[in-house]
Amino acid sequence: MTQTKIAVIGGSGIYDINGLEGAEWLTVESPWGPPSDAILTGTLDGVEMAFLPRHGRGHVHAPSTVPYRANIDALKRLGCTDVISVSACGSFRDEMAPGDFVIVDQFIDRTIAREKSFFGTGCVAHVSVAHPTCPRLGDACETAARDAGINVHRGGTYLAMEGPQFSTLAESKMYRESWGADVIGMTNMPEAKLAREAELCYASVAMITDYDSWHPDHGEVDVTKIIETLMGNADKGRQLVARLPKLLGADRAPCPHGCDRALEYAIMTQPEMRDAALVAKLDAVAGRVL
Ligand SMILES: CSC[C@H]1O[C@H](OP(=O)(O)O)[C@H](O)[C@@H]1O
Ligand SMILES: Nc1ncnc2[nH]cnc12
Repeated sequence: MTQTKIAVIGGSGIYDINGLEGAEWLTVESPWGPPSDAILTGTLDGVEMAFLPRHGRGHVHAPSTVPYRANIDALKRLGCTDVISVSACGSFRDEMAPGDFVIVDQFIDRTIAREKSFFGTGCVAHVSVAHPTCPRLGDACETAARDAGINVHRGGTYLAMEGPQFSTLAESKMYRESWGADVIGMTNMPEAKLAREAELCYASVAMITDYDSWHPDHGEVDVTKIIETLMGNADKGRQLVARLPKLLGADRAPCPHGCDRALEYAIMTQPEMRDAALVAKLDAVAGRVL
């Protein structure tokens, strides 16, 4: 049986977590470049944890320049089995109000300027992301949120935009009315795709900060208002995270949804045709199947 190691990627407003036993910030080297920051490791309720601030402490990295590949590789290299993303998001639904949390289960990827795969020329792979989030982790996040008294919605489609500017009114209306998106953010893609390539279970908790710009009663989105809501959300986000170790447990059976076996039949390039340098970089992410 594998040991659970829960990675938490903290978004805007969450730059650390409290209560870890043996807490230590570790600098992890990755062949994909430096991760966003050092990684805070320790144990909580007997379960190993790793926390990575997505934008770095002090909010250094923009959504387009977060080193997504290095982050996922570093978490995999540390032995993490599960990744929980906690992100600030706008809402396209009246009932998903600022202060509420949404356990995202689908994505529409509108990002255009990011490296989206660990694979490429010399080692080609195609994984399925039809179901990009892990329902088992989603269950744990939902229970943790309810136990923490958070108003939580199970299921929602996250529109990942490039940013850094917020959407135009026309885009906001289109994402909501024609595309059926429920929440919007700038960072969960390609993160979720890369987690799948690295055979890590991934769940995304959207902490609603605003109604983007479509809502007739709320005007346009503005970062000052977002930051006010973000502070309360961040406390709730930490309470949710603190409940996860007990819910997930230290012993981890294989994922019933197959997230941890995503690469089983994904690599197309014949072994003798593979690029040695790329294969070497893939040691942590794909070592199991290479
Ligand atoms: C602070 S508003 C915009 C910013 O916040 C979100 O970041 P994260 O997903 O890391 O919480 C959003 O995606 C934007 O990057
Ligand atoms: N309205 C919004 N659009 C994109 N990212 C966000 N993060 C928080 N609110 C957002």
